Amino acid sequence: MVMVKVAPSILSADFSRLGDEIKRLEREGADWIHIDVMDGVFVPNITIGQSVVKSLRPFTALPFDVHLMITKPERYVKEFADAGADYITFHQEACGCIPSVLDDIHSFGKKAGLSINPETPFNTIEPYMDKIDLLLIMTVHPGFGGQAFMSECLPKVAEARRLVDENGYCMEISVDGGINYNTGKTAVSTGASVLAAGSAIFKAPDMKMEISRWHDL
Ligand SMILES: O=C(CO)[C@@H](O)[C@H](O)COP(=O)(O)O
Repeated sequence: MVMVKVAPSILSADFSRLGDEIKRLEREGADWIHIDVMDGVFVPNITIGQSVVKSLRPFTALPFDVHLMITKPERYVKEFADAGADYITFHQEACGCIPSVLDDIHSFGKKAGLSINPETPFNTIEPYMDKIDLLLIMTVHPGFGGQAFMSECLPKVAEARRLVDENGYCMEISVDGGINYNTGKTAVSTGASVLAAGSAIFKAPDMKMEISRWHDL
């Protein structure tokens, strides 16, 4: 059995000391650092850009799982690759040239991820399943932390897992939004291999213990 990866979202971190927060996540057992990049257009919130990602890179060797919630992500692949992203994930809904963006990400030696919003049907990303390294299934409407998990997104997780297992695709299935121990457990039993979570990790009374029990899901 493969261990679940825990990818804490620094959207819930203290932005005045992000470097320390990242070092803390590494100490407490995180597998990846999930970085939410929002442009105020694709989603109604603005967060961080490539220069912040670059300035955080020296704080850890953990993979940076950069989730681009921006329109026309093709404009910024090189910037985030140069900034030190390991996974660059963009949205199906934000991009009219998915195959070329996937190629672009791979050409920089990075892992390519594709994400879908709760209302987006699974069949819109199905043609790319053999070309992606990560499928990020949103389990809230993107833009903000602290929202409630949308269980209606779980059939997409199940469908993705079925296709991965049947075809032997080498990719991670991540869920993002409203993930806590209980919703994470449901998502993992449905087929997720990565749990991206902000509130539940940063608000946990004992972050190390919380991450550790998620590893056992
Ligand atoms: O991408 C997003 C929100 O758009 C997420 O990564 C949030 O950061 C998750 O926060 P919680 O729902 O876990 O608080």
